[in-house]
Amino acid sequence: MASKGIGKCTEVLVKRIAGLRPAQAAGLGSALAALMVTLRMVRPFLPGLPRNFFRYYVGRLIKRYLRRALGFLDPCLTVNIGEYSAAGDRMRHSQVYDQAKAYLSARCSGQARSLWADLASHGSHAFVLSMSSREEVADEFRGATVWWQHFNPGGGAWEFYQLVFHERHRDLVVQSYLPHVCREGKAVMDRNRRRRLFTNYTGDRQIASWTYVMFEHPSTFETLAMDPAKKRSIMDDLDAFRDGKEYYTRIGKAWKRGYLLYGPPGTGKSTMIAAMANYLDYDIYDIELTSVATNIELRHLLIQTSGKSIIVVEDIDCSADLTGKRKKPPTMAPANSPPTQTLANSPPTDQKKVTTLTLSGLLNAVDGLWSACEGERIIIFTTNYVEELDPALIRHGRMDRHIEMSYCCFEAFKFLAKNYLGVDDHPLFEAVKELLQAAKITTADVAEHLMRKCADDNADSCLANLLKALALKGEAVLGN
Ligand SMILES: Nc1ncnc2c1ncn2[C@@H]1O[C@H](COP(=O)(O)OP(=O)(O)OP(=O)(O)O)[C@@H](O)[C@H]1O
Repeated sequence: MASKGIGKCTEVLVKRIAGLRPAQAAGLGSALAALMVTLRMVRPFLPGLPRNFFRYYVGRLIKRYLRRALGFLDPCLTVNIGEYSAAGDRMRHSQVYDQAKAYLSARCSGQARSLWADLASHGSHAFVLSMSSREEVADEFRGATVWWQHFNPGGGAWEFYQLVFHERHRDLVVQSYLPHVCREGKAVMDRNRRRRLFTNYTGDRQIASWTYVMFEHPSTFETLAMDPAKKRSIMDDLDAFRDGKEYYTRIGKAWKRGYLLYGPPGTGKSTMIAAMANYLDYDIYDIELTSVATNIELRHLLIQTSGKSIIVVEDIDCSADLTGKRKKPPTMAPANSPPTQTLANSPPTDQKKVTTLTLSGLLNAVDGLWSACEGERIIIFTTNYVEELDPALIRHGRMDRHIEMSYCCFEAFKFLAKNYLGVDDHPLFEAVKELLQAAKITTADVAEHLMRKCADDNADSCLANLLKALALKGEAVLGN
């Protein structure tokens, strides 16, 4: 039994080392197996040797040294794909590693005997299997056989895959096989994608970075109350963007689009962002600008974002002094004044190191060279006071589309009534329509009144409550 296993192992090893055709490799494998059997037979005559000497030590010896011993004959090349790769003076997670892992999990995990299991996506019952450390699997590509092995040296955090192939397949592997692995792996990743909501934070090492949670907001365009024509046009716009890779390349523009969502609090700006992310199946990067100390930090954060993402700066008007009208270059701060965060129009000077995040820094971040990073990105600013914003920040080309989220209109109300109460029509609708025109009420307020809060609540009582609220609001508006 053991000699059979050793024979098989040797056959695989020889195949791998010599790059022989299967029949030749099988022959050589059999010869080596015969050698092992012979050695096993003579073992009783060598009593000094430990019991598992042949099975363990000789097997290991062959595995480890045969290839080295036959180095001059060894036609195999290896490519290592590490979990991290160098990016300047930092290490960053390697996309190729992730893609190779996804590719192997889909393609080759059937051969591996020891696997890791993970959920395909949050809340799903499907599992993704990936190879454990030291597992080896073979793959075929256009008639060539390659071998993959996974390593986790010392059980540490840094793992890598090793790809072994015959040197005559060098061009095939480099030019076709590896791109094929990345392409297929990316497709698998896209299928298994878990959407994430990132927020920026400054860790112990004072380097701005992202942390995330799974994004599970239930808002969709189906549940978003707004004028249907406006909603349709936003969805069309998003469709055109998502499918516009070739178009953007042809016209020489980075594949990104800016949206400015403006309107009073509670009119659905955040809800709209969630609906967009769900519609496009993109991640969200929610930047808290007040935690970003410098332009460099902002750029560093943006460069770390991945494609298929929505980068959001919410309530940009609330970011302290960040969005005021273009200012004259600031004067030098008193020597002992505390660091403040300002977004002035001029870059920071040496004397005024406290001026760290500038308007020009933000503008560069929005449409600077970083935006040429791979993949598509949507940038969204939200504000309650659009008139407060610097025109440079929201000009077309930066914020390509300005979307007003205004007070609840009758169309939006009807939508909410259907959604919350399940009614398409009701005798009180006419009264609601009349009062809505006078009362400036947010969609959030209307939604609140239409929500059933106890078992006795029904369409009649909810609509009656809404009417009362509308009457009060209307009086208040008229009173002003
Ligand atoms: N257009 C809408 N469609 C459906 N629900 C809405 C809509 N607008 C608001 N709501 C409801 O009101 C709540 C608050 O809305 P949301 O947070 O999106 O408003 P906002 O405009 O982002 O407010 P703020 O400016 O204060 O951040 C949401 O949780 C949602 O339930």
